[in-house]
Amino acid sequence: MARRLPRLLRQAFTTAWTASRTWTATAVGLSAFAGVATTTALLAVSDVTGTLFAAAPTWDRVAAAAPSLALLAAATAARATLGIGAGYAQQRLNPLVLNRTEREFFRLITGVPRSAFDDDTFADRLKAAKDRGSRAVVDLVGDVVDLFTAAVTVAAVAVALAVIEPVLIPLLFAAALPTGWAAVRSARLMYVSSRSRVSRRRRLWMVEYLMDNRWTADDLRYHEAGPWLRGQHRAMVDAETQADLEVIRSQTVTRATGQALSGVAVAGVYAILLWMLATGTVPLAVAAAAVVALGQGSAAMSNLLVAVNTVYEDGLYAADRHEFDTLAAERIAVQPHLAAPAPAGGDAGPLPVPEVIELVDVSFRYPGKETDAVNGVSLVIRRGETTALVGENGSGKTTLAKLLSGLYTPTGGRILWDGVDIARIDPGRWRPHVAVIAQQVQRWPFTAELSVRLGRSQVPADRERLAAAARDAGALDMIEGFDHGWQQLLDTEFRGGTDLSGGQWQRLSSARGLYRDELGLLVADEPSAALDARAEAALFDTLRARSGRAATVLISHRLQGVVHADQIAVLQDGALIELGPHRSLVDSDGAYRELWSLQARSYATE
Ligand SMILES: Nc1ncnc2c1ncn2[C@@H]1O[C@H](COP(=O)(O)OP(=O)(O)OP(=O)(O)O)[C@@H](O)[C@H]1O
Repeated sequence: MARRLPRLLRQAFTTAWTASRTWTATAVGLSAFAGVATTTALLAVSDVTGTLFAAAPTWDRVAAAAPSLALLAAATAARATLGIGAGYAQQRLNPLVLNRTEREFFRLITGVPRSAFDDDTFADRLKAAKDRGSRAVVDLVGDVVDLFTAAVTVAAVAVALAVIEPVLIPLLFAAALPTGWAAVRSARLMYVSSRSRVSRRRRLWMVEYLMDNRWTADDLRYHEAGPWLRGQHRAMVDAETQADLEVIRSQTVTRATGQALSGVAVAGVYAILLWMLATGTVPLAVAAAAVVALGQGSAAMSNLLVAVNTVYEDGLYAADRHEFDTLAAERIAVQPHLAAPAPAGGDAGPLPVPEVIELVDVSFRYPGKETDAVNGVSLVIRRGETTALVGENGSGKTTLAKLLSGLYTPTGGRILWDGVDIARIDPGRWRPHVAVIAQQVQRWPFTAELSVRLGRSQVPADRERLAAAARDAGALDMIEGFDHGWQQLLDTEFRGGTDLSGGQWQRLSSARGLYRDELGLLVADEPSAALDARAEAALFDTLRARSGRAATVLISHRLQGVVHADQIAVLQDGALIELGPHRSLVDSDGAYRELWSLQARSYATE
């Protein structure tokens, strides 16, 4: 705790300072001045009691105490005003810190390489940061200002006591120590318990999501999965409740022990004061002033302990957020292009559209896996040609497509664009040449227009290009037929929104890829899986039209769609086992011929 506190204070101060120097300085400055006002007020009390208890006629004593009384009133008013000012500055800091913290979180999470999302440690840290971590970073700033204010007040009382009677200073601290210990231990108990439950909470959240969102609502009902999911949910919620109850029990025992010890300590403090009075160590006037100071001091001390405890508690959760930030920043930093030397001659502009993309012994293994999903693939993709990737489920086609489109970096081998290893080049320099029609159709909850122009959302919408992409994807009639045309909202969870059929979503997804396409590399992963025959034929025509001009990589299980490809790469267990045009693969006695025969047979008429 003692070791952590300075670090927490430093972190919180840096966070606040970066969010707003003015309001941080104001909060700290006004709190410090409030402390000065507190000391002044207490010394004035001491003066007043000293004067009133002196041996003199009553009226003379009152008259003599008047200036100190006036000072007491002024100092008390000043302390209240400064306290309000410091509170205002602190309140203003909160939203500013929140704003920065949130923006930083989304900068990191959208900047980490895709592979981070396949890593369970990263997922745990992400969940902990989102659960309470980010909020705790903001709260910590407020806590630290509170702690500073309370510490200043305690210091102010201690200074006053030092002037009144220094022997009393240790008494100020003695009474508060047991409660402080109890508060810190309680916080730690809760944190340790929460931390050990992150994985279960993540599973719980997942099961809740499966039950309460519209994407799983159909399947859940078709398969009557509700009771089973509820059973899983209940088991986890019961375990969570049990864990909460255990923490509550331990916390209560700790707090009760703290309170009991504190009661003993307070009794001791007053016993010592009485003893000092009885033995004449302190006169009555000083004892009276000391009682006022100790009263204020113990209130300030308990505020200080609450503040230390809250700093500690929020600090534990804020550490989750800092851990996430560090992990995410590390993930971002280990990207090979960041370690690569700067381009010669300072040329950091976009790479030209590649003439040849060469995969040299490329492998990729997902985090935590024992085997490679792509295993030593060497392949040349030329501009103007179509390369088809075929193979059975799980053979590595999509993974290879993700490597080609730069979503993942190979764990072995290299991908060269005209001889340049793209892993060592800033993605911003080559990614604009890559367009993807993904296998997993993303149903963006936007208008039809935004959904299509997402891949070029930074530039103004190009009407002609939009219409062409939608037409080529077979989506134009559908979009123009919407009640609100291109401005139709595609999410029924919002007013005026609508939903689409599976094939319609896929058309929209193709339109998105085609709208982005700049005749560089287009990767189309199962783009026709949900399309009807007419739409499928139209899309394959569109892809074929790129032939001679751009590089196309097409993944399809429907081999009829790939017969025109310049080369067909057959994958098995991540390895490239056959390569060539359709005719030569059919003529040879390999896996492709077998797949082709199977499909041809299923189309053959009796
Ligand atoms: N995110 C992931 N994390 C771990 N393993 C994965 C991940 N995605 C895919 N895999 C595994 O990698 C291997 C290759 O998967 P991939 O999706 O590339 O196959 P595919 O050939 O595209 O299959 P399909 O024809 O079914 O689309 C499979 O064994 C799969 O289980």
